[in-house]
Amino acid sequence: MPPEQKDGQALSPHTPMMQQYLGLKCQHPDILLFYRMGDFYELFYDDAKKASALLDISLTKRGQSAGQPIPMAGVPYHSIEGYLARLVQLGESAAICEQIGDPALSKGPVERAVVRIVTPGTVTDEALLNERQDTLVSALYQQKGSYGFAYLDVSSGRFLINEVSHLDDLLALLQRLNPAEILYAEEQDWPDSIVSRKGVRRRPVWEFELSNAKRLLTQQFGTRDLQSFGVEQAPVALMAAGCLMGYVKDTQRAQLPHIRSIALERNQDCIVLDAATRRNLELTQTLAGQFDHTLAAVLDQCQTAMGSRLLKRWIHAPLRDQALVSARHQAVAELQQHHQSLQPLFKQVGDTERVIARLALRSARPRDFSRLRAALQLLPELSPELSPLQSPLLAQLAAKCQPLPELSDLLERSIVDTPPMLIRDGGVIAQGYNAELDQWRELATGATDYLERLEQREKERTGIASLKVGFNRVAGYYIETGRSAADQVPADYIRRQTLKNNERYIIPELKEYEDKVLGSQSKALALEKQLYEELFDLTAPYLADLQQLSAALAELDLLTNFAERAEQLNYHQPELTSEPGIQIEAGRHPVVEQVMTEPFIANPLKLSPERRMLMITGPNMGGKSTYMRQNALIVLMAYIGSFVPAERAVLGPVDRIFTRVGASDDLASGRSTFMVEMTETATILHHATAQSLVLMDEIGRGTSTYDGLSLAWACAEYLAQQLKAMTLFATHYFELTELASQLQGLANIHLDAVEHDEHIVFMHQVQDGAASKSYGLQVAQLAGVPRIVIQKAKQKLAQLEQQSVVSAKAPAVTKTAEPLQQQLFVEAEPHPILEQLANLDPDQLSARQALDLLYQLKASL
Ligand SMILES: Nc1ncnc2c1ncn2[C@@H]1O[C@H](COP(=O)(O)OP(=O)(O)OP(=O)(O)O)[C@@H](O)[C@H]1O
Repeated sequence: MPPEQKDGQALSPHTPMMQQYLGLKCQHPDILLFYRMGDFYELFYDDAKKASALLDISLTKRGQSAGQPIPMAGVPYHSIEGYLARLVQLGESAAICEQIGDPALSKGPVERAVVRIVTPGTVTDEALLNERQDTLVSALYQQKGSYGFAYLDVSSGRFLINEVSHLDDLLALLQRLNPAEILYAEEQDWPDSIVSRKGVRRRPVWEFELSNAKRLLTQQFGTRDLQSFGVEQAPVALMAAGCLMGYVKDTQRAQLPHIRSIALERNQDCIVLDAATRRNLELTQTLAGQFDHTLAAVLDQCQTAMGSRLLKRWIHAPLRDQALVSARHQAVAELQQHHQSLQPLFKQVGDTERVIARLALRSARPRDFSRLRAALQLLPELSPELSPLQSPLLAQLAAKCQPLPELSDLLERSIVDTPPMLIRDGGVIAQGYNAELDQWRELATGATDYLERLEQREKERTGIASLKVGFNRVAGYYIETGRSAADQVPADYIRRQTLKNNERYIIPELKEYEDKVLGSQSKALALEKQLYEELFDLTAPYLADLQQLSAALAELDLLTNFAERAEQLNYHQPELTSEPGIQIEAGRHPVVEQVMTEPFIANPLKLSPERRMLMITGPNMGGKSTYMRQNALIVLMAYIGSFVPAERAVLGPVDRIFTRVGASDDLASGRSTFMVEMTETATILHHATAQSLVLMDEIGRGTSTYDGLSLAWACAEYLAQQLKAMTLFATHYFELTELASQLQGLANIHLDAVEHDEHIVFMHQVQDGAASKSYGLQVAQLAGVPRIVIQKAKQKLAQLEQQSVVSAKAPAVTKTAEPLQQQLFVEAEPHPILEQLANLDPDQLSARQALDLLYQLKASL
């Protein structure tokens, strides 16, 4: 902050420039202010310190103001975009302040104003956006147990709200959408996992008032009320939407004609995926935070960036309505005959969605116009490819891809073939578009001819062979001769500049031309800029059609992509049925099969009301996790409209997919591994229904064996009996395989492995029944545990097996526990596992299983 003020008076006054700076800064107290000075953008005081740390630029001092040195950091004006890109990635915002006054007319510092505000969630500049990912700005509000959420994609105009009654559901929304910026009311409490995110901003509470929301939104959409949007039953979300609308208007400093509606997301339309499930299934990001090796990465061969973005939205929102999903499947099936001819066309379409948003915001660059033109020019070629398509969905989409000949013609006439990056230096508007512009340009370019003629003429007149006519920005046009020829120049030559070896002159005739030529260039440029601005007005009436066109092209691109993927990766069309259950023949894991060098072993799944829960056992590394996840992914893929990696899949209705897999600390929210595991389990037990697909992987692993086993047992029972959910339950607790004989609808399956000369070979094949062995030592050996430890473990195993054989002959299992307890708990209380062992029925328990149980107990200690 600037030096302290005393009683409102500065100790000594700030310099006029600093006064101007501070005046602007106080309008943008929370964000970095880039203040233009010559060829640099400078930051001062705290902004300078912060920017220097964030951007790794040097922190210096600039003179003094109010008796104190001014901390300063700066970046060259031509590289500002790169620095802004880094800042938005870090979740920071910036206000860009330019000189807007004329230096020649200014007495004090040149007048300056903030002309652009860049924030992580509202950027639309191509250079600052991730091409294949939505960039969203969002707002949260809570009231009386309801959580309102609004989000907007400024670069497409998509504006949605959602209202939920559980914080967990809100967290799932955040996980799904991953907004770049989140606004929340300053007086409200939100969990750390939200407020510690990047790009979080507090806003004054009044911005969330319902009246403010209704006023801003009706103003934006030009409607009397919000009834037609069906959003009024979500008042808390509307409050968030109001703040969001105000914020975006403020930062964009432009009309936002492409934001023409708002809609309420209906959570019941989609298969619910909670935050943990989205993470665990590695849909668009791996657990390590990468994009490679995600479902999205395997499925994405979209030709347009907007198709890729739509794919990610679909992956995160599988539909429940089987009719809608079947329509997509039907479209994909038909496109299998057409993808080869369609994909090259989509490739040329480009990212019209974002181009259109920049047109609406009047920030489009010349190349945006030429790209849109290229897309429009393609439509007459695309139409005949699309018109034979029969499926109702494709016909509907094709109808939205009708050519727009007038707009296409306008862009052909107005913009040169290959326009420059910026309008700044002109050369954008095509020859023949505007007669006045053509005249000024002729004059400007005709000057070159004149200069050559003048040079020739003057050479002859003066007899000076080295005479040249030249131009530079400072001196303007001049006639240059060597210094030695100075006495040969005619009397009408007026000296302009003396250089080391040359003299430069001007003559009245050349000066006259200079005025005219320079005038014509700037006149042409001014006119060109005006015509460019007018193009925004001329294209504005087409915005709605263009938005519809882009959406249709993105969806066609995505469906065609599904067709290509199906063929390339050997996926098949799933069948949807109203009968409950999931039947998969020869299913594969879409991601694992891509990264493996060996062939992937396909496996079936059969879940039905009579066979609701499968208890999955098998050795470590046997493929249990892969098998469970592949089934969840196959269901998810089917319900987004994709074909699936299986020979056949017949799927009944699914309302939710839950996963409790893997274990990780959630240090940000201060929860231990076990706490995370139990929170996720609790969510499942509260929400799962008979139509839910639940994956439980090694639940209970994070606590003592006895606690873990009891929890796993009780959860399995509850899921199978009370909730009747379709459950895949992987476990190393062999006791759980007993449940099959006690509960209806539960079956054991296992992943196969065989032992060969002390080595273990994983078959990765799902078989009926429980596994007989855990192969823990073999897997440990494979993992590189030192040989001496393995040998010791083998000796111990043999010893314990010996005891077990003796005790099995005895045959009470509890007897084996006795010496073990003595070994392990010399001074401890008797461990509760003993009670459990006592309660097990020895007739039902093989000696081997008893041993495994004991080893697990020992390992857990
Ligand atoms: N069906 C399959 N076909 C071929 N290889 C497979 C198959 N399933 C799994 N694998 C391979 O086996 C590895 C281990 O699989 P996975 O992690 O699913 O085992 P797991 O039984 O869950 O192990 P743990 O109990 O230790 O967690 C995978 O990384 C993959 O390379």
